[in-house]
Amino acid sequence: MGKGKNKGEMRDSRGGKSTSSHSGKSHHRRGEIKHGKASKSNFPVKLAMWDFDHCDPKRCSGKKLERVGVIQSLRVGQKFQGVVVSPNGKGVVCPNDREIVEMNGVAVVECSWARLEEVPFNKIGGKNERLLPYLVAANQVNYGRPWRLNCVEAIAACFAIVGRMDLASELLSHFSWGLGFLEVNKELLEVYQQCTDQDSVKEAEAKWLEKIEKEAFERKSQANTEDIWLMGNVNRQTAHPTDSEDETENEQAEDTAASLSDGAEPTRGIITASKYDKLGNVIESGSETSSLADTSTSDQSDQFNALHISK
Ligand SMILES: C[S@@+](CC[C@H](N)C(=O)[O-])C[C@H]1O[C@@H](n2cnc3c(N)ncnc32)[C@H](O)[C@@H]1O
Repeated sequence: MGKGKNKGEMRDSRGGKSTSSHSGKSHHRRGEIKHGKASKSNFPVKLAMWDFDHCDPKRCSGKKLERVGVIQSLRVGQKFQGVVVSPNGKGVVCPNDREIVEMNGVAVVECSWARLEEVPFNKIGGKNERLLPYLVAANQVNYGRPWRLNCVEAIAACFAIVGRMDLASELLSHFSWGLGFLEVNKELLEVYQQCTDQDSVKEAEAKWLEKIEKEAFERKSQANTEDIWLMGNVNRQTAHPTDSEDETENEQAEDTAASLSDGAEPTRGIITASKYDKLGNVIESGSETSSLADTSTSDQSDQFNALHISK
């Protein structure tokens, strides 16, 4: 365990010291004072988080949800009855989870992706721990990255998959970029909503990944074909062109450069050669090694598996 309020000695929601043996009840009473609101959260479904204070409070979506009074903090040692959306999940969120979500709520683990090994997963969680299937982040920190959602996106994704788009939108509306998450993932969320159990969600996810890999492959092949056209007549490359021919080829290259700088894919064509990952993202040279810290360029199955923390 690293630094943070959830490290043995607990702090209340205002940062004051308390003992780890204090009851959940007294903890909530402090929450009431802080927010000046009734003990009930002002959100229709119970939301909770274990907050390890790893993140910059200004950029932390969990902290913001706490500030607006829709989520409560849980202690280490406290379990949660609802769905716990967690990197420690073994199954995935599925539409069949709807009743658990509506009756008992959703919890997340507010921590840094880079410090997951410091989280005592055996002392938190509950009997309904779940991973999220493939979805893409729209938050400002990890925009475009698959699987690596922040807390509000993770909770909203859970609501969306179980068919409660109303709750997903309500929660995300506290963030300027929030509703973009539902837009970016619209088609895929609709696919998951058509599923029933965990197996059907996993199957839908596998089909989706196959589809986007195929599309990325086709884009890459198309880019290669375009490269050949952009090179002009390859049979004539060794010949010494006349002055006029030389000029024409230079003009073509300049046109291509201009169109590329005008919003076309910047790494295509004869200007630079690029590699693509399975999502069609351009892999910058020198960033080809995959790691948990950079899911955008690593193999998708590895990324998914990397979210499983072995106990
Ligand atoms: C690692 S924290 C990062 C929080 C971030 N600092 C923020 O501002 O919200 C994100 C949490 O959301 C949940 N989460 C996000 N993506 C997930 C996924 N693909 N599977 C399971 N849980 C996920 C987990 O509870 C995870 O611990």
